[in-house]
Amino acid sequence: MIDVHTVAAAFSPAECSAIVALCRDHAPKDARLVGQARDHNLRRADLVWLDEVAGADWVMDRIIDVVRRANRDVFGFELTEFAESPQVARYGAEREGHFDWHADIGDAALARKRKLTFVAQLSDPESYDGGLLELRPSAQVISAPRAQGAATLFPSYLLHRVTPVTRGARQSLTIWAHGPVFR
Ligand SMILES: O=C(O)CCC(=O)C(=O)O
Ligand SMILES: [Fe+2]
Repeated sequence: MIDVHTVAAAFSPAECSAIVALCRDHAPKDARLVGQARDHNLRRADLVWLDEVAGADWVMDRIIDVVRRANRDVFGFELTEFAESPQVARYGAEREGHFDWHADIGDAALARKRKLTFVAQLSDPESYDGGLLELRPSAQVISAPRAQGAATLFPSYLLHRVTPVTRGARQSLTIWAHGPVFR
C-alpha cells in the first residue's frame, strides 16, 4: 500500500502567496493540538482557520479536487466530509516553530473521524531552514517534498512531525478528510 502521496503542484507559487496574503490580516491563534490542549514543547506555531477568512472559497474548492483525485487513485478510503476548517500554520525561527511526532487521529469527536491528512507547502523553500515535514510510514523516516505548492497526503494515523525552523518562517495549509472510523 502507498502510505504517502505527494501532488507536485496542488497550488501554483502565486496561489500560495495569495493564501498567505489572505491570512495576513487575521490575528493568528496559538496552535492547539488534537484534544485542544496546549503544549509548547510539542507544538509551536501560529494558526489561522481558513473558514474565518473571507475570499478563501477557491482554496477549499482546490483542496476538494486534489483530495478526491488522490483518494480515488491512491488511498481508496471511505471519506464523507471535511468536518474541520483548513488551517494555515506559521512556524517561525524566532521561537523555533515546530510540531513534534504525533498522529492526527485523537480522542475528540472530530479527531476520531480524521482519515486522510493533506498538507500543502505554502513557503518558498529558499526562504527558511529546518521546518521539514517528516513522516514515519515504517522504521524509515521520510521527508515530504518542500517545493512551494506541493501537497502531501497520508493516512491520519501515520506518525509525522515538523522539525524546528532555524531561519525564516515556514507556512503550511493543513486539512483533514473525515469518514467512518478505520476497520
Ligand atoms: O505543518 C505541517 O506540515 C503539519 C501540520 C500537522 O501535522 C497538523 O496540523 O496536524
Ligand atoms: Fe499532524
